[in-house]
Amino acid sequence: MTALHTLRETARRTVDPVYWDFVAGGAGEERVLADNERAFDRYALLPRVLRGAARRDIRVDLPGAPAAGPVLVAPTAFHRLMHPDGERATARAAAAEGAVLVTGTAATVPVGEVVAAAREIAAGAAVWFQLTLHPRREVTEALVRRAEDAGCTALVVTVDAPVFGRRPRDLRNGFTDLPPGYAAENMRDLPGAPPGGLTDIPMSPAISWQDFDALRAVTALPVLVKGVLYPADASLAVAHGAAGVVVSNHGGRQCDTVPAAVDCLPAIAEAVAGRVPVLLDGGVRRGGDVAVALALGAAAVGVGRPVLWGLAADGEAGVRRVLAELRDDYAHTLTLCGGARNADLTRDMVVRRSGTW
Ligand SMILES: Cc1cc2nc3c(=O)[nH]c(=O)nc-3n(C[C@H](O)[C@H](O)[C@H](O)COP(=O)(O)O)c2cc1C
Ligand SMILES: CC(C)CC(=O)C(=O)O
Repeated sequence: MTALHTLRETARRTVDPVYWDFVAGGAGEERVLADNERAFDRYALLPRVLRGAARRDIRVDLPGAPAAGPVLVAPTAFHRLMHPDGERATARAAAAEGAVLVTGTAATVPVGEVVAAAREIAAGAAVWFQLTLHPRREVTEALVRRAEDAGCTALVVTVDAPVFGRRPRDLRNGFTDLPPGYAAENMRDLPGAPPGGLTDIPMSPAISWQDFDALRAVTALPVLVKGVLYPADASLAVAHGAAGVVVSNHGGRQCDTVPAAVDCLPAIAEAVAGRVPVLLDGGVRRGGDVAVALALGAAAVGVGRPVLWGLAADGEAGVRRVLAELRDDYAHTLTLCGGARNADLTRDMVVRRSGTW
C-alpha cells in the first residue's frame, strides 16, 4: 500500500460515513470515477538514458503562480467536513509545500482567511479562486471582488457543472445539505444570493461564453477554464481569453458517460498548441501519473480526493504528506526517465502498457 493509500484508509475510518461517501463517490455507476485512475495504468513511460540530467528543476510558471510546483490542490468543497481546521489547514500545507491551492465558491472557510493562512506560512503563496458563475452577474462580480480583495492571483471557472451530478451515494444517504454550523462561507451575504447551503452553489445550464466574457470584463485576474473535454471547446476558451484550460471530468462526479480525463489530454494539448497552459485533474495518485500527464502535454496536474484523505487523516500534516509524496515521487520518476526539467518529458516517451490494448 502506498503512503497515499494508507492515508485514505485512515481517512475512511475517521470521517462520518455520509461525508466519506460525498468525497469518495461519483455520478451514476461511478464508471468515470473508476476509469480516471485505471486509465493511468494503460500508459507507460519510455525512459531516456545518459542525458546528463543532474540539475533537477521541476518548477513551472502558471498564471498568477510563477515557479509553482507541478502538483496543485484542485478545488474541492467543504473541507471542514474532513477536519475542524478545514481550508485553513489545507492552505497552510499547500503553502509549506509550494503547491498552488485552488480554494473556491464552496469553501467552508472564507477566502480572506484561507489566503491569510497560506501567506502566514509563505509570503508568496499562490491561492487561486474557483468560481461557479452565477446566472445573475452582479452575484458573480461580488464573489470575484471577495477573491480579489483576499489576494487570490487567478480565477478558475468551473464549466462542467451546468447542473449538479446525480450521485447515488448522496441520494441514498440523504446528503442534500450541510449540517448546522457549516456553510459555503464565500456565498454568505452576497447581493440577492441565498445563504450558502449545499444547494445554494449556483449551477445553471443557462451560462454561456457571454457570461465568461462578462466575467473577464470585470476582473484583471487571469481566468482559467476548468472542465473541458472537447478539443474545440479548449480552442474556444483560448479565443475568449482564458489564461489556461483544465482538462477534467470533475473527478467522475458529473456525467458518468465521459472518457477518463487523461485520455482527453492529448487532443486538447494539440488544440491549444502551447498558447496557454493545459492542466489536468482526475485520478492522479502517484508520481508516475504526474509524469505521464506532463509528457502528454499538461503543464501541471491537480489532485482532489487525496488532499481530502490527508486532511481527514491528519489535518495540515496529512495534506503536507500527500503533496510532498506526489512531488517527490514525481521528481524521482523524472530523474529515472532521464529528465531534469518537466519539458524533458515528451509525448514520444508515452506508450501503451502491454496487455492494455
Ligand atoms: C468532494 C469533492 C468536492 C469537489 N468540489 C468541487 C468544486 O466545488 N468545484 C469544482 O470545480 N470541482 C470540485 N471537485 C472536483 C475537483 O476539483 C477535481 O476535478 C477532482 O476531484 C479531480 O479528481 P480526483 O479527486 O480524482 O483527484 C470536487 C471533487 C470532490 C472529490
Ligand atoms: C457543492 C458542489 C458545488 C461541489 C462539487 O462541485 C462537487 O461536489 O463535485
